[in-house]
Amino acid sequence: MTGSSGIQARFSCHFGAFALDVDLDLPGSGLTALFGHSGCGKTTLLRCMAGLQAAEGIMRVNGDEWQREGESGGRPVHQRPLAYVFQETSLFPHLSVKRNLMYGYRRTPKSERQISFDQATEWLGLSHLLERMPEKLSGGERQRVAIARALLTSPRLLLMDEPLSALDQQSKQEIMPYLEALRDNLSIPMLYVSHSTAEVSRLADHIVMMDKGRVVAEGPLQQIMARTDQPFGLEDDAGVILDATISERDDQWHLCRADFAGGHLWLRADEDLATGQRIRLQVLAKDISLALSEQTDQSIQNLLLATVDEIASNVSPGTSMVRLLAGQTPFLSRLTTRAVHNLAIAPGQQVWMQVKSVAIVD
Ligand SMILES: Nc1ncnc2c1ncn2[C@@H]1O[C@H](COP(=O)(O)OP(=O)(O)OP(=O)(O)O)[C@@H](O)[C@H]1O
Repeated sequence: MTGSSGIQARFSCHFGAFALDVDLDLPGSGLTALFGHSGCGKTTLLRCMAGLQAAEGIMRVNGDEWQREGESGGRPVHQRPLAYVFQETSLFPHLSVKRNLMYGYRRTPKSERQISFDQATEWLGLSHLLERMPEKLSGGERQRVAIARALLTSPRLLLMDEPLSALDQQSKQEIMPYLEALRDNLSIPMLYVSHSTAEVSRLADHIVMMDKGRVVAEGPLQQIMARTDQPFGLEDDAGVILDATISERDDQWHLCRADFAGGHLWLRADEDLATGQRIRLQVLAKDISLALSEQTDQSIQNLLLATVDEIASNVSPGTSMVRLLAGQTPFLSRLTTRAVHNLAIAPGQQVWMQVKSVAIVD
């Protein structure tokens, strides 16, 4: 064991023209998304971490050393306390859900069990499915069983490689709340490979963006999404993600108030939003306009005082991206370069953000 917490992953390897070369220091808990185009090396990185792909490097997970500097392989995969969930699950077809789940659980010595059978079945909503055979499960249910089975081996690291990509849109939506519950409750780190911005915005705490075998951006989701240079390449859909809590419902106007670290926003009060509930919000850059004074004689109700942090001019011809801070929370506003010029705004200046639209990420 070494003293450092978090995940240290440094690897280099190559196949023909493709080379992986990464040096990462990742959080020791929460969900880190590995994001990037097909072929950028996400799966290869996961395989290096798991010990399935030999590569020069270092791998440490919360102080446990799996591969030492100078080694090209390190501990073999069966000696690494990790679980791996793939796109296509491979449940034992002749065993019920319960017996599939018990398979890994029984093989983990009692003293090493971190997650109880009841806990895993509750988090993944499986209690009513325990007696079913795998052939009678939907794709989403099969994936939930696969994740629970992985957790019941009490891993120190959970690797998930595009676990939703074989599912249809509805099954993806259905499984999301279970993945959110894991993100919020599991104490072990999860690495989640995806090339879906919707999944990443909803689930990730931290992001690693890859391109051609290298890391091009890495950091907390909120910070990465709020970069003016948009490593996500989202252009029209550039925007920030906020974690917020519903603090009040206003039934007269059918609105509810969502508090975040730098202020609050009002949004439409859907039936299922309750006071105290935590939600994730998205505010698009194209939905924020700026004013030098508080404009109350107009229809936009969400007005936030913020400080200009950075201006990136002409991110595309005639368009500029302004990064703002409301408290410590970053926002982006996409304006015409002429508007930025006419307002004569500069970093450090206070302005009013007029937020035209706020969406719940789901
Ligand atoms: N065993 C191998 N032998 C030769 N080339 C390989 C091998 N494994 C991966 N590659 C190549 O390495 C590159 C990275 O592949 P990898 O599967 O890691 O990408 P990815 O980002 O996970 O892609 P996808 O999103 O399509 O799954 C690709 O060009 C792939 O063809």
